[in-house]
Amino acid sequence: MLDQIVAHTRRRVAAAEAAKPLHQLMKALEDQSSAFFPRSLPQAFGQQAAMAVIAEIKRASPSKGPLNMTLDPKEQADWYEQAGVAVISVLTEPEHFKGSNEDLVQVRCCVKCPVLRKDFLVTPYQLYESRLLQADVVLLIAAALPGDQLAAMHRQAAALGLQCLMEIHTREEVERVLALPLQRERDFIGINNRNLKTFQTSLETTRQLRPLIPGEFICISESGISTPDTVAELKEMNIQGILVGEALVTAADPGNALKLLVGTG
Ligand SMILES: O=C(O)c1ccccc1NCC(=O)[C@H](O)[C@H](O)COP(=O)(O)O
Repeated sequence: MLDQIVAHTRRRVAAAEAAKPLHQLMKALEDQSSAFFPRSLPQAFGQQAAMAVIAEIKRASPSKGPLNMTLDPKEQADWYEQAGVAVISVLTEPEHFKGSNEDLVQVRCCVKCPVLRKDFLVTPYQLYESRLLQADVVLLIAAALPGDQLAAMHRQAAALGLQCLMEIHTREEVERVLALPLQRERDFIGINNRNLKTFQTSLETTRQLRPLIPGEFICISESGISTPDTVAELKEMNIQGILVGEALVTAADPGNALKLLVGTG
């Protein structure tokens, strides 16, 4: 599935680049630079009394199909912010998650917290694009960036002033990520509990990989998190934040669902 999504993403980026070449993006970025004030993820996490939540905005997923096709990104973001969210993650991938770049722009405008661009970022063009969309944080998935690609994307993201959520799922990916010149104020580790081959989620992934990550880095557990008991278990594993999608976008009252999850409701 990951290979399929990445192949589709490369075609999507090629089309975007044909319509608007990189040099035009760079020029637009120069014009925008003085008006962009990035929002810090560590600062947002520092303001949280309970487990910090990165709440996701997505309409569908490859594993579950449609989740909430009528979701209004601004309304959902507003509910999250009122419930005390730390960061909002916006899925911009159109084919499998039914998201768009416009969703991110709308959300970033209407909230004060940092916004994560969740997509399959595999080319530098997408990093320039993310910066232009005013994303504060981008997701770099180690499994989608083999060989030198991970280091190259991380370097370029840093050069553009983007904070990075470095997503890992295996011991080998932890080693690849930790070999990069990470900075703890700007780079965060996301342990994905979802196996992207089988779609199964297991907290065991976080339990096994968390001890391999140095304590200086903010560490986030991602996917399949839907109960306060799970959140309590993750706290015991020394996890500072959780990334939650399905449990919130399918809830009748997403703000209340968020508060109940972390015990602030
Ligand atoms: O969610 C999927 O089916 C999926 C399939 C292939 C690649 C990525 C996928 N999900 C992206 C995510 O990382 C999740 O949206 C995120 O961790 C939230 O997970 P959940 O709370 O289980 O919705």
